[in-house]
Amino acid sequence: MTVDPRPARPVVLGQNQYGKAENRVVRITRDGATHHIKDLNVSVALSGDMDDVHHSGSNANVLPTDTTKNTVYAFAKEYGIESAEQFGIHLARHFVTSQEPIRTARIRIEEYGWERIATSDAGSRPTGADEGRHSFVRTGQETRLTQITYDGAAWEVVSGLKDLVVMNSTNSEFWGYVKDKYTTLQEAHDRILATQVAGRWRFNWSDDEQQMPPWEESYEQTRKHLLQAFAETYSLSLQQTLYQMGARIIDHRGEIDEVRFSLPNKHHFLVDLEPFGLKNDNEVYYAADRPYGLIEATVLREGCEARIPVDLTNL
Ligand SMILES: O=c1[nH]c(=O)c2[nH]c(=O)[nH]c2[nH]1
Repeated sequence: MTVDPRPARPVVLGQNQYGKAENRVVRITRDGATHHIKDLNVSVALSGDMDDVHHSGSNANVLPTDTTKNTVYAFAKEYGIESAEQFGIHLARHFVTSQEPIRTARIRIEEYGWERIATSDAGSRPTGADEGRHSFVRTGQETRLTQITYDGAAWEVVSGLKDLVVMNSTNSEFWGYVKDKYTTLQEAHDRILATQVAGRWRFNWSDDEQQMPPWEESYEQTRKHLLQAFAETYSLSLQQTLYQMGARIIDHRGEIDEVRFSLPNKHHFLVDLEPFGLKNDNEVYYAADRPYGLIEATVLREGCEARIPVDLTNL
């Protein structure tokens, strides 16, 4: 008989659970040129017969959290995501019925909504045209901003927005870049392009004697042009898309002389489902939050001066 050398402790294990939190899964369903998005943040918490792992470190009853993550991505491929509820029920049932020590599964899901971006001549185009069918704006997110400066003589008005999240589920490539000994990135000929737009635009109105721009209409139209340029640009880089967004505003809005954007490249990585015998045909993505590429530039009306600060957080 072995004697436990540790003194008895007046300690008991209380409620416990474990699992992988915040699995960011994006499922694209391609119905011809029309794409549908489900974008979820899935947290798995399992509990059951887990005394041993806490007391002795025996992992005999422990399904790894890494496996719970893989299950989320594999189920997204195999069964699709009809609704967050259906997906969560399916996952919970799987964990509880497939592993004897697991008695309870709690699946928490946040779902991010996406709306289609209306393109420039939507409505006049025959149905079936592909524009607008793969371009989305995340619902209920952005904040409109303005800064007014007056020194007793001249006015400067810089307006803009932040946290406007947009995605193209196709029509984006990235290849032909410089490669050095540290480059591992694979060239992409069909990738997701997503960003969270922070933009500022400076009005050329500076004197209250002149007529003021129609501020409300100006904001709505500028936002519309920005979104349409994002949706309609076949992108070879986020830099190119940024320039198109700025140029389109300068082209259409005579009251604006300068636009600056700060665009984080919200990377979406294809999940490798081969280990589970599944083919990922550009359907299941891992939405990474960091690190992210950060693409920033100013677009100006020719002959105008750049006055918007480089760092938009200083505005
Ligand atoms: O649109 C992009 N621009 C880049 O400069 C870049 N760099 C990178 O790794 N991916 C991308 N994507």
